[in-house]
Amino acid sequence: MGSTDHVNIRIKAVSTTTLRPPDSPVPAPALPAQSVNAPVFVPKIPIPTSSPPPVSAPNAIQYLHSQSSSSSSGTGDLQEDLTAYDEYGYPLVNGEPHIDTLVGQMQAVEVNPYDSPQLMGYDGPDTLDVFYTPQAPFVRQPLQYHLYTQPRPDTLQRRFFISDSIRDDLQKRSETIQTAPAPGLGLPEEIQGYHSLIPIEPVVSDKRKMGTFSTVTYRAINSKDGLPYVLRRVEMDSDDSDFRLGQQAAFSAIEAWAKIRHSNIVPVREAFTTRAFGDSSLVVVYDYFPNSQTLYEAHLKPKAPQFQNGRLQSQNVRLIERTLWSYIIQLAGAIKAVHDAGLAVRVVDVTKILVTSKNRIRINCCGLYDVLMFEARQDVAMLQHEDLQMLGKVVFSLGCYNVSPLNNIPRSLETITRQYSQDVRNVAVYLINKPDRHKTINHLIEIISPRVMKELEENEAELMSELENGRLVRLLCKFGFINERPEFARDARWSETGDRYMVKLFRDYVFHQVDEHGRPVVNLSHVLTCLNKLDAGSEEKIMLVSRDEQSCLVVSFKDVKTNMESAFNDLSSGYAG
Ligand SMILES: Nc1ncnc2c1ncn2[C@@H]1O[C@H](COP(=O)(O)OP(=O)(O)OP(=O)(O)O)[C@@H](O)[C@H]1O
Repeated sequence: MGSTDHVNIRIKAVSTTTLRPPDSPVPAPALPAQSVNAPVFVPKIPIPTSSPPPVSAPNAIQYLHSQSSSSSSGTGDLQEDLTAYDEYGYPLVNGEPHIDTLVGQMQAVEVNPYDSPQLMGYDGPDTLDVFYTPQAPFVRQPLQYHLYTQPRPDTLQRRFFISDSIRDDLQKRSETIQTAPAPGLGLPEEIQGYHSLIPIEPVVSDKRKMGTFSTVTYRAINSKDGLPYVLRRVEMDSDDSDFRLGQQAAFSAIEAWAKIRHSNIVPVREAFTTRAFGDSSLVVVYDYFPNSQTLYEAHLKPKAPQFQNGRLQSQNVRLIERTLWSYIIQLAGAIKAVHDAGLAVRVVDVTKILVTSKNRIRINCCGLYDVLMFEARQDVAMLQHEDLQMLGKVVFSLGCYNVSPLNNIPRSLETITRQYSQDVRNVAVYLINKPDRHKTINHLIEIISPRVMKELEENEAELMSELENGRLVRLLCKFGFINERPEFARDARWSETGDRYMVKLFRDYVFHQVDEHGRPVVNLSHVLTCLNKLDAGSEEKIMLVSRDEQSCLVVSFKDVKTNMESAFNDLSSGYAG
């Protein structure tokens, strides 16, 4: 794939500017002017010009390419293209730009250029074309996550690196966090130190949520720490809010919530009232967990059936027992933390529990009811009993695949008994039973304790890989500190003698080996093996060869380790030559 191929591919995108209507805005050229003289790119693959097929990943490229080809056939089409070109183009849901839809679309057009043999190399249509078509809702280049890291030897993967799916997931989340707000959203520029507001979900104006209150969620950046947060805004009638929220005591619960830190609770940061939205709103600030879904969205929302093996099949799958137990344990842990703090959760509901990563859930919207229902002053013990009953409903919902499982309890029980073990049934029944003196969160945890131990064992494996590669990064840092220090460049005592010389040659041995044809050997297994033996101080001997190949040293990994430690100690104690 020569460099001219690159030019050919991109030239399609910029050549259309010659047909631009005189007063249209011109997108900044992607290439220097001289590239425009490069030969016109002619794709080798025949391109269909009929009406576009649905955008499934492999088809997307062909379809989008055909759009781009036909757009050069006349200025009319092109004008449409340019009018539709909006570098901040956010997808609209109910007329509102919507961050999660945007990110979803970004992921939808992510196409792995190497997946299809037809698309190998740069001769095929260019995925970048997507940004120059009228359909393109944004111009950012989709990231090819699989290209971020080199393939690793399979045998080493489990020990030293987190799995590719987790890495992909983390990269996508980080990308969501970086999404910039679109101009023209009509949102306040800044509220109480939060800026760059973007609605997280479509704003449905006529829907009442959180009981009788209407809530809208935004992602916003905090000016002090630069981190993203969720602002959950509750629109209130002016009289209502003045009356209810005028009392500072209504916010005291938020202070108590802000102190609770639990891995299964979305942390509450603060709450305030504002008129910045043109009305009287209460805003509660929570930590932001990019790309999370509610339990309802993840497991209960009906999914459109899809063709599989030639048959239309339902995409809704029953939650496996292991995951159901994991959820029960996490929720029980969260509720215990809240009850121990003398509070009640008040919203244990499938639409208010977030799945923030694989099988990790967190209770959301905590504290909101405490402010909104401040005057009701309900008995905490009673509210805590209700938490357990609400947890029971969640278990039934997930187990029966039904958002209202308690409308027909005998039938729901029958489903649970058929699908899950007796233990699940017992816990579900215990939770929805009427409150009694013994029914507390501590008692529930006693009942499920054997399952808790099992869950704990499973969580540690992934962490081990991080422990291992963290250890090796520390060794690499020491190499970095010791070798090639510019201030000692002329000091032969530093790099060409004793301890440091051996470390320098060892570094060559690990990273700079060449094969019999003089080609660099790039072998991650060799590097990891050497670093591990070095870390362990192995007695195994290796031969280090000087760069001029005139001398060699036979040393053990243990010798190198000792010398490296000594050189590093020299540095940290302020060696100055
Ligand atoms: N703290 C958060 N971090 C990241 N995303 C969040 C957070 N809180 C909510 N969201 C996102 O906002 C979306 C809407 O949340 P919300 O609590 O309003 O749920 P909902 O399904 O719309 O419930 P309701 O039926 O009450 O509207 C969720 O899908 C979730 O992805």
